[in-house]
Amino acid sequence: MAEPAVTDREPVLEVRDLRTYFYQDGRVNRAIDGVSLALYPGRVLGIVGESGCGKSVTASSVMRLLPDLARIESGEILYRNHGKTVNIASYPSGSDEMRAIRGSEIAMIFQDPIVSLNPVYTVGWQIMEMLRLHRSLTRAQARTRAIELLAEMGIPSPEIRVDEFPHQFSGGMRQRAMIAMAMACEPRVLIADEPTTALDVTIQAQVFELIDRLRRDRDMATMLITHDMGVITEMADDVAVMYMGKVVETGTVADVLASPRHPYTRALLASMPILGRGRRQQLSPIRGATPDAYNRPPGCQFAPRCDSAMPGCVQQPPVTQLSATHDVSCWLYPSTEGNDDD
Ligand SMILES: Nc1ncnc2c1ncn2[C@@H]1O[C@H](COP(=O)(O)OP(=O)(O)OP(=O)(O)O)[C@@H](O)[C@H]1O
Repeated sequence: MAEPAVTDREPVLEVRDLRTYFYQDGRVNRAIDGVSLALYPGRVLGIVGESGCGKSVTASSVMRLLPDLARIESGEILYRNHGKTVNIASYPSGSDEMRAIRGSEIAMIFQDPIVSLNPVYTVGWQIMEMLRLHRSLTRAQARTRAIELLAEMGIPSPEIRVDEFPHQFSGGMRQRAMIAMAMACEPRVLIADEPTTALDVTIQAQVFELIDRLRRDRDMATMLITHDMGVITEMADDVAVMYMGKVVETGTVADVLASPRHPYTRALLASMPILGRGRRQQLSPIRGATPDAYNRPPGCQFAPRCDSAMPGCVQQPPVTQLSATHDVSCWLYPSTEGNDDD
C-alpha cells in the first residue's frame, strides 16, 4: 500500500513493497508481505497492530538487523540525504555503508534499554564511542558532548552520571541514556519500538515529551511502533495499521482514527481504551485469533475474523485511495483503478 502524501516535502525514508520472510524447518513465514511506508521530516508515523503483525520486523528490516532466519526477499528501503537517495535494502547488513547509516543517520530506541546499553561499559563511554566512531571527535570533545547530551535528556548531575554504569541508573534514566545515545549523532530518522511500554505513566509522558521536542527542534522523522492506539492519538501525525505482515489502512491520524474504514482498524479501536474518551468505554475484544504465520489464509488475512467478510475476500484486496491522505486495502472499498497491491 502506498503511503499517501501528507506534506509536500519529500520523505526522508521510504519503504516500498518490502517483503521480509522467515525460513524455519523448510517452512516460510511471510512476516512482511508487501509493506510500503513513508517517513517525513518533522512528522511521527505510528505503526500499530496486534502482536506478531510485523511492526518490529519492519523496524529491523530498515536497520538491517534481522535475525539469522529472516531475509529481505524484495522491495526497496530508500533513504534520502542531501539530494542523494540510497536503497539500504541492497546493502549487506555488515557493510561499511550500512554501518555508516545505522545509529548515525537512522537511530533506534527499544522498549528495553539493555538491548542497546552494554552493561560492562559506563553510559558515558558508550555515548563517546558513538561520537568518536561517527563524528571523529577527540576524547575530550566526545566527553563534553556526552555530558551535554545527558543534560539535554534531563539526567541530573550529568558530569557524575557520565561515569556510571547502566545498572546504576533507574529504569527511566536508562531509557533517557539510551535516547541520549541514539541522539548523539543527530539522526534524521528515529525508530522507536515500544519505547515506553515498561515505564510508569509519568516517565512515559516525559520520554514522549523528549521525543516530541527532538522531532520539533531537529526536524527528525520518527517511526513510532506501538500496540496502543492511545499513544498514536497523543504522539503521531500519521498512522499505518498493520495486520499479518500487511498495511491494511494508512493516513493521517485525524483520518484513520476519526473515520476508520478497514474492519480490522475498527475492531482494533473497539478493543482498546482510547485516552480522552472517558472511563466508561465499552470494549469488545476482536473475535478469533491471528492465524498461524506459517500457514496463512489466502487473500485478505483478516477475513476469517471479519464480520463483513465476503466470498471475494479470498483474493488480496486492492489499495483504495479514499482521499489524498487516506488509503485502505479492503474489498468493501473496491478500487476503480484495479488491483494495484499484489
Ligand atoms: N526471531 C524470530 N524468529 C522467528 N520468527 C520471528 C522472529 N521475530 C519475529 N518473527 C515472526 O515475524 C512475524 C512478525 O513479528 P514482529 O515481531 O515483527 O511482530 P510485532 O508486531 O512487532 O509484535 P509485538 O507487538 O509482539 O512486538 C511474526 O509472525 C513473528 O512470529
